[in-house]
Amino acid sequence: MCAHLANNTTASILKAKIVNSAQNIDTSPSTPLTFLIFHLPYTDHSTLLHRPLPPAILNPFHQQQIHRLALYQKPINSISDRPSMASETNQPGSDSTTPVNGEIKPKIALITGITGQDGSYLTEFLLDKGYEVHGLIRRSSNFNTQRINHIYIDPHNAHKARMKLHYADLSDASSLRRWLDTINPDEVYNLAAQSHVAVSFEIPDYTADVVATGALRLLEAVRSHIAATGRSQIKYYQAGSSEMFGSTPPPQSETTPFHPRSPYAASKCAAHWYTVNYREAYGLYACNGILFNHESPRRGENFVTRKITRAVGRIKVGLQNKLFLGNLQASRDWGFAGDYVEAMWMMLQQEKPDDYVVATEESHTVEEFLEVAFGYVGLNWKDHVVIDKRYFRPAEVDNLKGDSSKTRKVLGWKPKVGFEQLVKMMVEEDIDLAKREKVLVDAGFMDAQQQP
Ligand SMILES: C[C@H]1O[C@H](OP(=O)(O)OP(=O)(O)OC[C@H]2O[C@@H](n3cnc4c(=O)[nH]c(N)nc43)[C@H](O)[C@@H]2O)[C@@H](O)[C@@H](O)C1=O
Repeated sequence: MCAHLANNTTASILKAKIVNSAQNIDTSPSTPLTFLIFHLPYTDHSTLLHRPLPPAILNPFHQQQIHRLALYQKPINSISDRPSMASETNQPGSDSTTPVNGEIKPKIALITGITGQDGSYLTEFLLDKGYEVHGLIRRSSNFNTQRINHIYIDPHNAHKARMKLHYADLSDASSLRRWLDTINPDEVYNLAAQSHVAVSFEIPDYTADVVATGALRLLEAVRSHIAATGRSQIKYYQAGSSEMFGSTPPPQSETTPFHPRSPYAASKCAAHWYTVNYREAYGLYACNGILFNHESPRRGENFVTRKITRAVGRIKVGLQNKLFLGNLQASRDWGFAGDYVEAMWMMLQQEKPDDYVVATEESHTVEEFLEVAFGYVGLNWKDHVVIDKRYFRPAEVDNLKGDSSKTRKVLGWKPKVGFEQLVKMMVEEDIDLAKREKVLVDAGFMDAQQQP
């Protein structure tokens, strides 16, 4: 692979052009390869890896990493084809160890939705605490593991692997029970969902099946696993959503009535109550985290914050000019996803299970987000934003602002990243990403795609 990269004539011909466009890119060994490649979302990275990547943006260190990654970018047809993954550098911490017969054993977590934004942050968090992390992934003909590729390790070092992936699906009850029986987790985090509110109007049955019935299937799998094995110490986390409050005015707390405004939100309400019911009926240690919007540079590109920051980056480097959006007056309580996964974990460390609202307690409109994001790079959003009716929803949630006083008091949690800092973090990462994208576009390695 390295020789192929170095000798390829296409790459040599393009070199001069690329050197020019790559002037502003930091390609030192300290720059994570993720910046160069894996932060090109929705790119088929496996294809990139098998193309002659421009040497101008790859030093020998990165080439070595690509060689390593290319080895593991093989199609995953079976579990044995997709070996266990983990961070090699993480050492088990004291938080997660349980002595069994005098032996120290790491705690075991099972995460559905491990390939999503929250799944990736939670995995990093738990690995750092010394957990062994198992993730359930859906089969897909395209790789959908971009967010966790950076913690992927050599399958031949399987003894070091503390993150493992398994095929399962929330719509397949037997797979859920089988993995519970195989893995014997201490903690189960149900983060998987069809999580896009607007899309839930397009695919309501599927959304209900995965979000509502999927949660019920997993709860039932946990209940029957406990009944069969006696492992009553198992703890369950259900990812709830501020969307459940819908049209109920702010501030919204654990005692605020739900008034869902979409199939997604109604399904989340069902999942919430299934979780409460299993706690009350069977004594399951089950918690609902009612999380307000939480964002990051890993946010999916068709959620409004990331859609905006991706556009800011691409407009800044000349890859895009217009940004099409819907309702700019909707107001959201936006926090940083990295902060919120800590709250999930904290909920499962309490003596008793309960439900908690996780929020920054600040609300901003989409327009305010635009002002800060475009303003950060000296642009005026009004020069670029075009209102497109297709992004309006059949029923909107106008105003969400959480009251997280219970969470702050009982768990001792509070957000570390504020609104402006969050926007800045996302814009900075997306400018870097756009610069790298431009190198590849200019060199003919990818098209300048339009916005999602
Ligand atoms: C907590 C909750 O958080 C998220 O749900 P969401 O709040 O619907 O997030 P969003 O980023 O799609 O929309 C935010 C607001 O922005 C408005 N908006 C305007 N123009 C566009 C637009 O062009 N695209 C999108 N997506 N939204 C737009 C849109 O109408 C809405 O009022 C999910 O993680 C969900 O899973 C979840 O649980």
